[in-house]
Amino acid sequence: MEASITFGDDALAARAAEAARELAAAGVPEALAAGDPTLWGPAAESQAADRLGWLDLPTTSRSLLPRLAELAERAREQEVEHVVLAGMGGSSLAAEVICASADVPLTVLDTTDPAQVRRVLADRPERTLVVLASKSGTTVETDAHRRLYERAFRDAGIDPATRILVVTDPGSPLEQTGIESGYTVVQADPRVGGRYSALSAFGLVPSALAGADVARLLDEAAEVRPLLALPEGNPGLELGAALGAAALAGRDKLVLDASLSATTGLPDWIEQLVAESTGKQGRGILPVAGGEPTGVPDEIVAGIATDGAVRADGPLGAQFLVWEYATAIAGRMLGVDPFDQPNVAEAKDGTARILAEAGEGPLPTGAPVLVDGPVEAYGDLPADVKDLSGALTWLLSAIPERGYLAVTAFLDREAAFEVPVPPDASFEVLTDIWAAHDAATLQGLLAVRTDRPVTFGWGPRYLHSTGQYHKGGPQDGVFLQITGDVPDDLPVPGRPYTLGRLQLAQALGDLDALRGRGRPAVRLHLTDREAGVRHLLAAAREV
Ligand SMILES: O=P(O)(O)OC[C@H]1O[C@H](O)[C@H](O)[C@@H](O)[C@@H]1O
Repeated sequence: MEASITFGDDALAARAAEAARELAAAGVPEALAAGDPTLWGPAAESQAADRLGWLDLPTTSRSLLPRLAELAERAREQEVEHVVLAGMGGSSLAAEVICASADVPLTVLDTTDPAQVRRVLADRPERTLVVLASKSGTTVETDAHRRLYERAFRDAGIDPATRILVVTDPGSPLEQTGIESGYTVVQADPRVGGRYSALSAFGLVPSALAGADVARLLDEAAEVRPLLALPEGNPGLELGAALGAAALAGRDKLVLDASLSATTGLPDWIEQLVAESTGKQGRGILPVAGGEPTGVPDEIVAGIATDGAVRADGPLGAQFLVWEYATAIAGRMLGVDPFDQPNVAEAKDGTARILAEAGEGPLPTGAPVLVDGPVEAYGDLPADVKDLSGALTWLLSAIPERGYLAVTAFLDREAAFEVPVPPDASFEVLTDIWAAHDAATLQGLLAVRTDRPVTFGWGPRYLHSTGQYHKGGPQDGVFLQITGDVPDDLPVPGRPYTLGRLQLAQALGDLDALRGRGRPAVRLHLTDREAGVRHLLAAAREV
C-alpha cells in the first residue's frame, strides 16, 4: 500500500495545492528532507538543529533490530507474558498504536490513578516486564511508576533488575538510576523530540518486546522517505500544506477520523503531535480525536484511510513519518516552532507548587459552589446555576464563537470495564454497560448539545498532549475537569505523596494555569466515582 493524500473538499484541495507550490518554489521540501534547521526562523534554529533526527530514523533505527531481537529472546526465556510500558506522551503513544494495530497486548501505564495503577501492579508480576520510557528521565509519573514497580517486584520476591528495562536519552537522570540499579538501558537518539520519536527506540523497544513486527514499520517508513524531498508527489508536503493552509484560512479544528482504518488509536498519537507542535503563541490547530464532525465552518475532517476533507492513506510506518513531516510544514506556515512545548511546564510547576505549599496538610481545593448528589462543583459558576445539569448547560453556553469545550478526567480510565456484567451478556449489552459507566461517554453526550468541538482527555495523559494547546493555543477553550475521591490510596515509595494526592495536585495545577489565563474552568469532583459518573452522564442527557 502506497502512502498518499487525497482530497474530498475542492476548496481545501485548491488552497493546499497553492500552498504546496509556494513551499516547493521556496525549496522547503528538499530543505526539510535534508534536515535544514533554519526553516522555522532564527529563534527556532538552535533547537531545530537538535530535533530533526526523526527524518533519518527509517535508516538509523535499523541498527536497533539485533538488540531488539536479543531482548525479545531474553523475555521469551523469562516467560514474560505481560509487557508494561510506563511513559507519558511521546514516550508511550506510538507504542500504544503500534501494538494495538498489530493486535499484540501492551499495557500502557500513563496514569496516576491509584486504582488503575494498583490493578496493573497486581497483574501477573512474575510474568511482567516493565519498560520505563522517558526522554528527559525526569517525568514525575514515570518516576512514581518506577518506584512502585521496584517495590512490587521485591514484594513478589523478584529482582527488579531482571524485569526493568529503561529507554531514555544518554546522560539523563533515569539513565543514571538505571545503571546504578543494574537495569538494561537502551539509549534513544537524543536528536529526536518526544512526539517525533515513534520510529525511535521509544516506539520500537516496547513494541518489539510485546511481539509487534517493528522491522516492517521501518520498511514502510523507508519506502515513503525518498518522496519527502520531492516538490510534487510528496505526501508529507501535501498533508502539511493542507493542514497549514486550512488553519491560515480559519479552519483550524482538525477532526481525526480513523473509524474504518486498520490502525487502532492513531488519532491519539496525531493529537499529541499536532497539539503540542502547533498550539503556542496564541495559534495552533486543535485536533479532535474520538469526536464526530459537526460541519462548522472552522473545522476540517482528516480521514485516516477514510474519506474526509483530506484523506491520508498508507501503512502505519509511513503514516508516522508523513504526519511528522506534515506537522513540521504546518508549523512553518503558522510561524511557530514545531519542536518546543513552552506551556506544558505551567501545569507541572503548578502541581509542584501545590504539593510543596500543602506540605502534609490538605490540598487547596477550596469549597464546592454546589453539591448535586455524588458530584461537587468547584469554580466560578454563576449564582443562578443550581444543579449539575445547569452547570453543564452554562459551560456549553460559555464556549466562544470559534472556541471549544475540553473535558478532562483524572479518573481510572478502565473503571467501566470493572463493573460486574451478566455472564450471558451479548457484546451489544456489554458495550452499553461500559458506556454507561465511562466518563468518556460525556464527550458524545455534550457534543450533541453544541455545534462547537468537544474534546476529551484522560488526566494526566492529556497534560503531555493537548495540555500545551489548551494553554498556549488560541484562548477560546472552556474547561470541564473531573476528579474523584480516592477510597484506597497508594503511597509512592520514597516520595512524600501518595499517587492519589499527586493526581489531585496535577488536576489542580492545570486548573490554576487555565484560570490564570482567564479561561472558564469548572472542576466536578465525584465523591462516589461510580455513582458520580452515572449521575454526570444522566445530567448531560438532560437538555
Ligand atoms: O519522555 P519524557 O521526557 O518523559 O516526556 C514525556 C512527555 O512529557 C512532556 O510533558 C512533553 O510535553 C511531551 O512532549 C513528552 O512526550
